Amino acid sequence: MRHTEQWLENIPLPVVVTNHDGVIRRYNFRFAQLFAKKADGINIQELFDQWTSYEHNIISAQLEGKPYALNCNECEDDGQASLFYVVNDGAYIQKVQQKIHELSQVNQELDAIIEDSFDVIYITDGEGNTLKVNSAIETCTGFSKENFIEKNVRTLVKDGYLKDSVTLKVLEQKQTVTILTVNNAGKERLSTGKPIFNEEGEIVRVVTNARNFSELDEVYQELRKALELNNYYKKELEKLKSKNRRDPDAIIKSADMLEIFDLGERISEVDATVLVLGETGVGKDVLAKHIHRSGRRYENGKFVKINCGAIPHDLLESELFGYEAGAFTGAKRTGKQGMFELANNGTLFLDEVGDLPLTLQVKLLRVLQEKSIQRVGGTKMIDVDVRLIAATNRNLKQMVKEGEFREDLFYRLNVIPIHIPPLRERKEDILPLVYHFLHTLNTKYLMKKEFDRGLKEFFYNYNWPGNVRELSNLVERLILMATEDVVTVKHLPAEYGQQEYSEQEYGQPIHDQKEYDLKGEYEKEMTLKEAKEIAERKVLIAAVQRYGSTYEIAHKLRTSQTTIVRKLKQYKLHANQ
Ligand SMILES: Nc1ncnc2c1ncn2[C@@H]1O[C@H](COP(=O)(O)OP(=O)(O)OP(=O)(O)O)[C@@H](O)[C@H]1O
Repeated sequence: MRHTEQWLENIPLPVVVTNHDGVIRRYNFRFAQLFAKKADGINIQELFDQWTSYEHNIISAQLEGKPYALNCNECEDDGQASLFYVVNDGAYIQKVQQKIHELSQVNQELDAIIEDSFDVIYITDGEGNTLKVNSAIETCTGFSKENFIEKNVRTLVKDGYLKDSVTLKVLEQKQTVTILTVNNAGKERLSTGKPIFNEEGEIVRVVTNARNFSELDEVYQELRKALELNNYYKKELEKLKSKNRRDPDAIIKSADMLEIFDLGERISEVDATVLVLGETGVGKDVLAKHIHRSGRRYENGKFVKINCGAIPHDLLESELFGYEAGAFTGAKRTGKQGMFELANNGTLFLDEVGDLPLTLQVKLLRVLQEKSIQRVGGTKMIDVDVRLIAATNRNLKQMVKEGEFREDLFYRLNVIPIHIPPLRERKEDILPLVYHFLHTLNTKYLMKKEFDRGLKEFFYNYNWPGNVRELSNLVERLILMATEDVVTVKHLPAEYGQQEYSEQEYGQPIHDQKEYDLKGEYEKEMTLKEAKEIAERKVLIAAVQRYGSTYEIAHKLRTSQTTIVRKLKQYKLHANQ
């Protein structure tokens, strides 16, 4: 055995010598044992099933599923430049390889995360040399990312790429630093740099995060817009829902009324007091109910109505606020809830609020301010959550001037004033109302009555002092009184006249009931008392037709309700209510 072979055999690992191209020249016994075939003259790579070269002359190879790690060094063999391979078990190398692979994947993921960040992420070593930076630096500084990679922050500041460097401050102060910077474009950025120390307490990395406030603000604005849109859709949905709740019997066709009812929907969710103004019978009640139905109070509480003009003054307080047991003679033993309590979480509709006596006006004001009531004869305060809608056909401002209505209460009620115009000022509503009542009443009375064109014209042209209430009453009267199926002007009750009225005359209905036919009366010879009676009767007939209650007539005619009741009896007249 030659000296070299002997030397190879002495090595306790498989070894092989190849020429520079990898062709095997000689090997030891341990190497020979690895292969079934003879290795002489074969290229070493062909002996293995897999062959991968790495840096530092390391080769990872595989043979029949077993991993090997080969270490390659240059040597001289018989005076020829050769390669000397030592073959090791590759299991360890394979593990290291696996780890390297895993680490490089993690590294890639980390790079992707850093790159995708909305904030600038900037990492340097302990000297301030840039190791990593993401593309957000470009929008932040206006310079491309390549200008930063591997550069030292001191150079970057000197060359004007960075205005202010939080990394430098961290390196100087050896602690976390936060600064607010403004870039060339005037955008504000909050930068926080954090040092990472090694075991010796030296800084090995500085990781900086910079957040663009202006962009954040833009994102916030976008979010706000999206939320607003969301809210808008929610409200529209609510509106649609509340539209479904609309009273199908409320006929709203004119532009004025559509706007008023729309406003009613819009204010349905706020609790401000609404003051509904308008002549008698225009639909103040209908609007109040509509406001209640459109909002959440419809689901949570009741709509309670109290007509301040129809209830005797001495009963009104206990009706409104309730009473405790034994509060007065005739009071229930259990006591009684008032309208405020009944309307808790709902809506209280105070109709004819102008008829509220001054003493109760003070109490109402207190309830509105304190949101709690005290029952008559009671001592404890009861909390109430009530939305108040008040209505009147009286001129409250004038009443305030004349000392009949408290100014403070007026302002408290008048938070959202809504005036409903009389029917004569919204004629587009007249015929739809006529058709509506005609249809409803035909169904109710199992009839098939129709109005002819002349009658419809009358309806359209008449000035309706009693507004919708008067219109609906007249439709009902006509349906019930007319014997024919087609109802015409000749069926109109006497007080509406049957002669050919001009449009102007419709506006001033003539009351030619036989009993009260006043035409030409004044031409007769008569006493002053008789003339006064005729005039009084005439005024009363008109008032009865126009106004709903004796209280209202009394108010309009500036006299007491008892006088009105007496006079109506005297002239054999009846009020509508
Ligand atoms: N738009 C409408 N559609 C259908 N019916 C209506 C409409 N407006 C009013 N009415 C009817 O007319 C009548 C009078 O309406 P409402 O009681 O709401 O009037 P008001 O203004 O409150 O009257 P008052 O001042 O006398 O209390 C009621 O029967 C009501 O149902």
